[in-house]
Amino acid sequence: MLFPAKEYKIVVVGLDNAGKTTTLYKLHLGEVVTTHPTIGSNVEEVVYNNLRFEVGTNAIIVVIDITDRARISIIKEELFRLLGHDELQQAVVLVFANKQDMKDAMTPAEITYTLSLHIIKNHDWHIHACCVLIGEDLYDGLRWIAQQVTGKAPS
Ligand SMILES: Nc1nc2c(ncn2[C@@H]2O[C@H](COP(=O)(O)OP(=O)(O)OP(=O)(O)O)[C@@H](O)[C@H]2O)c(=O)[nH]1
Ligand SMILES: [Mg+2]
Repeated sequence: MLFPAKEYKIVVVGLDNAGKTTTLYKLHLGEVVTTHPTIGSNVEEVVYNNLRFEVGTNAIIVVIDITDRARISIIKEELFRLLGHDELQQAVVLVFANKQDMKDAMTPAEITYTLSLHIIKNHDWHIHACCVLIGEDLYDGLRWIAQQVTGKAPS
């Protein structure tokens, strides 16, 4: 097989109302569905370019509602807590600065600063401005993860 399917594992985290469920649905189905607040966790599998992504430890996607200034410090703590986990030592970090369609929102630079992304030294990270409700730009983020993990994983 020229491009054997491989499995990579992703954790999607974010505060309530950030857009996690919408992200998963868009990646999976390519259409927007009405979401309810998630009780417990979503477990989804996404296939992209023959790479199979499922819940796990190769990458962390942090979904941020860029209008939610008041609570961004909570997600910063959560991110650094996750990065301390043994199982996530190899994980790359993709931050979705979501809800770009909204006015009066935090810029990617502001989010980078507030989350202290620059002090993350042991993980590759990337911030990606997006509107997961529209969804097209989601794949640019996934492409970044794919490049990072295939660069690292033994083939
Ligand atoms: N304007 C706008 N709204 C969005 C966007 N992405 C998601 N939303 C809306 O934000 C709300 C929350 O989205 P969800 O995907 O349910 O968020 P969640 O992170 O799964 O939330 P919980 O399950 O409560 O943790 C929904 O009403 C979405 O339609 C976006 O890019 N722009
Ligand atoms: Mg949800």
